Amino acid sequence: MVLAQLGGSISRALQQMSNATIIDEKVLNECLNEITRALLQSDVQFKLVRDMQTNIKNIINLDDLAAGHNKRRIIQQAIFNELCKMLDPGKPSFTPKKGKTSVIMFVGLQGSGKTTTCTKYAYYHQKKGWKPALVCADTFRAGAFDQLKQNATKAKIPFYGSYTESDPVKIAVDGVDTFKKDNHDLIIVDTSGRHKQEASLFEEMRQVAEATNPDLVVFVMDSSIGQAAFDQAQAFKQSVSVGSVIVTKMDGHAKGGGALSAVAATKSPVIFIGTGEHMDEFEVFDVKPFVSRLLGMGDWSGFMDKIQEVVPMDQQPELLQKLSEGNFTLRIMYEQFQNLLKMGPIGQVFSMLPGFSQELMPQGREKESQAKIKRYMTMMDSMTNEELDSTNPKLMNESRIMRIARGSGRQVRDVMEMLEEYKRLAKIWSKMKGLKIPKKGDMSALSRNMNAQHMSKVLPPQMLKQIGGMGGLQSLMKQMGNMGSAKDMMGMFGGGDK
Ligand SMILES: Nc1nc2c(ncn2[C@@H]2O[C@H](COP(=O)(O)OP(=O)(O)OP(=O)(O)O)[C@@H](O)[C@H]2O)c(=O)[nH]1
Repeated sequence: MVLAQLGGSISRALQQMSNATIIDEKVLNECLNEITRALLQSDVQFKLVRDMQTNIKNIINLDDLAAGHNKRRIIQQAIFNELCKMLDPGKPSFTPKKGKTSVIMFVGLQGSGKTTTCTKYAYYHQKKGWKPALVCADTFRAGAFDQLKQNATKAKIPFYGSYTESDPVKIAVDGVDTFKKDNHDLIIVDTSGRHKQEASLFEEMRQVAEATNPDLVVFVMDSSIGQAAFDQAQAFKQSVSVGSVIVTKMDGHAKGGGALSAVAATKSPVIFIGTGEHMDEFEVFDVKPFVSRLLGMGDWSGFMDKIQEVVPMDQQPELLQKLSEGNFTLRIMYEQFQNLLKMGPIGQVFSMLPGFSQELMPQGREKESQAKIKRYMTMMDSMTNEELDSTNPKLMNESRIMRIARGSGRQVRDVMEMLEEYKRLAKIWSKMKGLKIPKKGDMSALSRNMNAQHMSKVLPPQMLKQIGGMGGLQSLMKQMGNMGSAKDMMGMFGGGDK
């Protein structure tokens, strides 16, 4: 993840500081200098970093620290707050309302991912029941209309553009009018980009904005632009009234500090981030969970949201009931794997868990885990209903195993490995037997029933250690409050390390 390195460096600086026996001004300064260096190396603008350092120093009271309060937490909290402040301009962006027409204009340099992001934004809303439409007012880049058309067709989103008209203002106005008449509630206007900031680009943007009067102007920025981010974002803001920012390519290896700077420059919040080339690799951006993940503090709510998103509500109570009875079948494992794959890259999901920054979950491992799950699922596709629904471990005899191996084109030892994995998970789940399942699958009620004891039994030891043992887990559960369901935890094991 972009900024992962920054998160790792900050965590290390904090760790070093809390190892010191006495925290005096010198130790605190060393820690802050280390953090400053990390921020600068990640391309956060110098002035922002300096201000942040001053603010932290003003907030932290060394006497408090000396009195033996949890130093690491106090300082971590101060850094958390400052990073949040940097990313949160304090005023929310315009939010379109379903059923009421809004015009959203996208601006950004060429190659920033603007056209892709327009479609992602439309697709995201379409899935939630909106009626979006796309207007291609980019007449500068040959092929821009074709690209938008192709994306829109794939997502089944109406689009408007022209191969012959060269005036972007005219296209924008005609497109917006057409879709307003058709009662579309989200009209998205993609504008031209240029390789660099130029007067002609800004003039064109101004004219399109004046003619279409958008409710929101979204500035699209590539996360890898580095120190140039602040000036670029400011230049756009000075030409049109940018209301929010979308940062793209957050899946890459960029340092990403520019994104923090862009928010400061435009005084506009980041509303979404792009995490890949595909249409659904697009996430709502929330400051607190993001910073929490960055500092390796975890993001339970994001983790839970992801799971709630992919497991249909009506399946939840039934599944929970089965699990509480200890009936963990191969079919349940299959369904959980399906859910897990839907959640996206496993590392991304793991990075939402406390202590599991991307550094601890290297990229290579993710692909490996995902390939393993897919392999297991192919073998399970060759199983009969009886085998999938059975809770009798003796059922899987040699001849059945050989048949499954043949049917899926795998080796017998692969099938054995998959069955071992099933046994491992079934064992974990047997410990959850008897967990009180609330009626109607009320997740929050379930989480109240689940205590740290339950959790400690099912967490992989390495993870429990990361969290800080039983004590850490207890305080974490208290902090997180809404802990999510037993089934949710299951998702973690399927793709996790053994
Ligand atoms: N990895 C990754 N690639 C992305 C993301 N968003 C866009 N891209 C890719 O970035 C490249 C440029 O995206 P476009 O949407 O064509 O860029 P643009 O800003 O519209 O360019 P112009 O229309 O010329 O202004 C394409 O190859 C996209 O697939 C993202 O979040 N992650």
